[in-house]
Amino acid sequence: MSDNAKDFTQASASNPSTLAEPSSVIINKSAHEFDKTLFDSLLSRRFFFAPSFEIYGGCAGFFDYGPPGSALQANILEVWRKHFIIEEDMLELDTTIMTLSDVLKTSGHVDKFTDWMVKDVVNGEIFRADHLVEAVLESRLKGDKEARGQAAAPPAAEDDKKKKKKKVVKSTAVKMEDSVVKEYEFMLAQIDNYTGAELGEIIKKHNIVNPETGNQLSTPVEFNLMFQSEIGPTGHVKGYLRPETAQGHFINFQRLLEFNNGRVPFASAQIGRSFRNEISPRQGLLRVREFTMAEIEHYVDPKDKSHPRFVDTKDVVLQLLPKDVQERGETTMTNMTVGDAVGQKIVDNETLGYFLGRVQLFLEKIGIDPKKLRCRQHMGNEMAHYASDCWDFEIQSSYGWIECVGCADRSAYDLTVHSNKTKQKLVVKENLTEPNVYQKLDIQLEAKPFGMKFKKDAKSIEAVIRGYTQEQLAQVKAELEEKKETTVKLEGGAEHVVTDDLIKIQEITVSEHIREYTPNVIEPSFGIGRILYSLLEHSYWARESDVARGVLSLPPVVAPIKCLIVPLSANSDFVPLINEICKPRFDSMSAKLRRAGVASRVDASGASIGKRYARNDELGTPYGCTIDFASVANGTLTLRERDTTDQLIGKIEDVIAVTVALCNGQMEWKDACEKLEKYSGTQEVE
Ligand SMILES: Nc1ncnc2c1ncn2[C@@H]1O[C@H](COP(=O)(O)OP(=O)(O)OP(=O)(O)O)[C@@H](O)[C@H]1O
Repeated sequence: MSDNAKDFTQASASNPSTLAEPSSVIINKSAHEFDKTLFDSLLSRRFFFAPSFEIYGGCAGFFDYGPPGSALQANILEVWRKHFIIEEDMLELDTTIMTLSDVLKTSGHVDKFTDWMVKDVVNGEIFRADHLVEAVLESRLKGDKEARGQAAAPPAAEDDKKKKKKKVVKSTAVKMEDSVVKEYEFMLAQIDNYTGAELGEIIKKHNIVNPETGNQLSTPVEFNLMFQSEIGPTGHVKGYLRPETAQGHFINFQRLLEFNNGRVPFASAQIGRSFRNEISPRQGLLRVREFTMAEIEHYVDPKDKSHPRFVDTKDVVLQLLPKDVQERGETTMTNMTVGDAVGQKIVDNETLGYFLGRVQLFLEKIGIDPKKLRCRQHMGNEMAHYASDCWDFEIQSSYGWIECVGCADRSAYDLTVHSNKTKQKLVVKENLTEPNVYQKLDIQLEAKPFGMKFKKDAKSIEAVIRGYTQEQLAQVKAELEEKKETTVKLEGGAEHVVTDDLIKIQEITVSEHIREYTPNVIEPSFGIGRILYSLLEHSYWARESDVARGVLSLPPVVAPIKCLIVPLSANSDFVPLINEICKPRFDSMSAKLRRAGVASRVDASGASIGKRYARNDELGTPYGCTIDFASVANGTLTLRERDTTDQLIGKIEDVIAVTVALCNGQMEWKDACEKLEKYSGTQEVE
C-alpha cells in the first residue's frame, strides 16, 4: 500500500468527522490537482483491476478486473450494444478467438502486423523503436527548455499525444541549436509516420542510444505481434490468437449478406477478446497483451458512401486534428461539425463522418469529458496496410493523448483478398432497372487441345488467365497479335507458353442486368480497456475538504453500483426495517430496485455512516438511501447524491420510484428535488 493510501485509511478510521460535510455544498471538482498516486491507490484498493498472476510475480501486459471494474466494463458494453447494435439494427456476431493461420496470412497480418524493435547491442535489452526515439527526443527538448530557463509543461496539460508511449528518459539541461529544436519538433509531430528504415536513420543521425546504459542500438527489425499456436495434436495446422475481431466478420460476409436479404448497406458488430504480443506493455490498461474490443464493420456501396441517417449526426461537434496540420509539424485542433468536416472533404465521406459523430456521442454518453477528446487523422505511412482513410478518437489522460477508438475506411481490401484466396464470391448483387451495356475483353480457350497440351497444369494455367484484369488482357491480346503467343507464370514460378491457336482474346458487348460489386468497409474499432481507464481518470476528483477523499463521478448509466442502501448505524431500532428493506424477499426494497435494473448494494457493516458513504464515493455509486430514525418513526428514507452530498427525504415508495428514475436516466437531480423534500440534517456525522 502506498504512503498516500495509508494516510487515507488512517485519517478516515481515526477521525470520522473529517468526512462530515454540510449538505448542499458547492462542489469544486478542481480544488486539488490530479494526484496519480492517490488515484492509482483508489483503483487498486477498491479492486477495479489488478495485475494478473500477481501472487506468482505477475506477467507484464495482463490485468484482471475485480467486481467494480467488471461491472463498469459490462455497463460500458451494455451502453455500446444499445447505442450501436440495437439503435442501428446491426447484425451481432461471436466468432472464434483462435484463428486459422491461412485467414491471417490472407488478411496481411502474418506479414505486416508488426512493430519495429531495436536491441541494446551489449545487454540485449529490447525497445519498441518509435517509442524509444520519441522518448529520447522529448527528453532532449525538455533539457533544452530547462537550459533556456523555460519551464517544461506540466504532464497532465501537455498538449502532445506523443507522451502516451514515452519511456521515461531523464532530461539533462543542454541547450540545442534553434534549427535542431525545430527538427526535433517536426520529427515528434510525425513519429507515427516513419518506416523502420527511417527510424534507423534517425537513431544513427541523432546518436540515440539505450538511455540507461549508453550502449549502441541495433538497426530496427520487424516483430510480429501475434501469438502463434498449433491446432490439434499433429502440429500441422497453425493458428493465431486473433489480434482484432474484424476477420471473423469478413469471412462470414456472404452469410451476413444473405441474412440481410442481400441488401447493402448494413453493419455487423462483435464484442470480444483480442491478443497482441506487445514489445513493451506499459501504462496499465493502455498497452496490454490481452484486451476487449468492440468492432463494427459497416458494408457500403463504393459508388455511394452517403448515409441515410447522416442528418442525425451532422451537427455533432468534433475536435479535429487533420493530417495536413500534423504533417506541418503542428498540433492545433479545430472544432467543427460533422456536416462541415464532410462538406469540406476533411473527412472523406458521409458514412465515415456519420460514425465519427456516433462515436463522439457514445463516448460523451458514458462520461468522457469532450474537452479531453479529439479526432486525429492518420498520416500516410501511419495508416494500416488496408485503410484508405483513418481517424482515431484520442482521449487525454495523465499519459497524454491515447488512441481509444480507430475509425478506418478499409476500402474493399479484406473482402477482395479473402475472395481471391478462397475463390468464393464475397460480392453484392444488385438488380439494375436499366441494363448496363459496355464493351469488355473476353477469353476463349480451346478446351480440348489446351488440356492435352498442358495436362496436369492446364487447370492452374487457366486459373491464372481467368484472373487477369482487363488491362492485363489488353496486354495479352497485343502480345498474341504480335508474337502469336503469351507466357503464363504460375504461383510457384513455373512458366508456360500458350500459343494463339489455344487462346483468343476478343472484344464483346455485355448487357448486364445485375451489378456485382465488392462493398467497401467502414470500421469503428473500440479498445474497451483504454476507454474504461480514461473514463476513470476523467471521473476522479478529491473533495475540497480532504485530498485523500476521492470520488468517482461516474454517470449512473455506467456506475458499477447505482444505489447504496445503508442503515444510519448498528442501532437495534433499525433491525426490523433493515430486514424488511434489504432481505432477499420478492417485495423488499432492494429486490424492487434490482428488478428495475438498478444494481444496489446493502452496506450494514459496523463502519460509521460517513466512512461507508466515502467508500461508495470511491466506487462511483451515484445514490445512497439511508435508513434512519425518521424511517422507523415515519416510514421515510433519505436519498443522497454522491457529488454534492445533497440529501432529500420522502416516503419509502416515493424514494424508490425517484431512485429508479434517476438511475435509468428518466430524471435529473433537480427534478428529484421537486418530488421529494430537502433533508437538512447532518447525517454524515454519526
Ligand atoms: N495493446 C493494446 N492494449 C489495449 N488496447 C489496445 C491495444 N492495441 C490496440 N488497442 C485498442 O484497440 C483499438 C483498435 O486497434 P488498432 O489496431 O486500431 O490499434 P493500434 O493503432 O494498433 O494502436 P496503437 O497504435 O496504440 O498500438 C485501439 O484504438 C485501442 O483502443
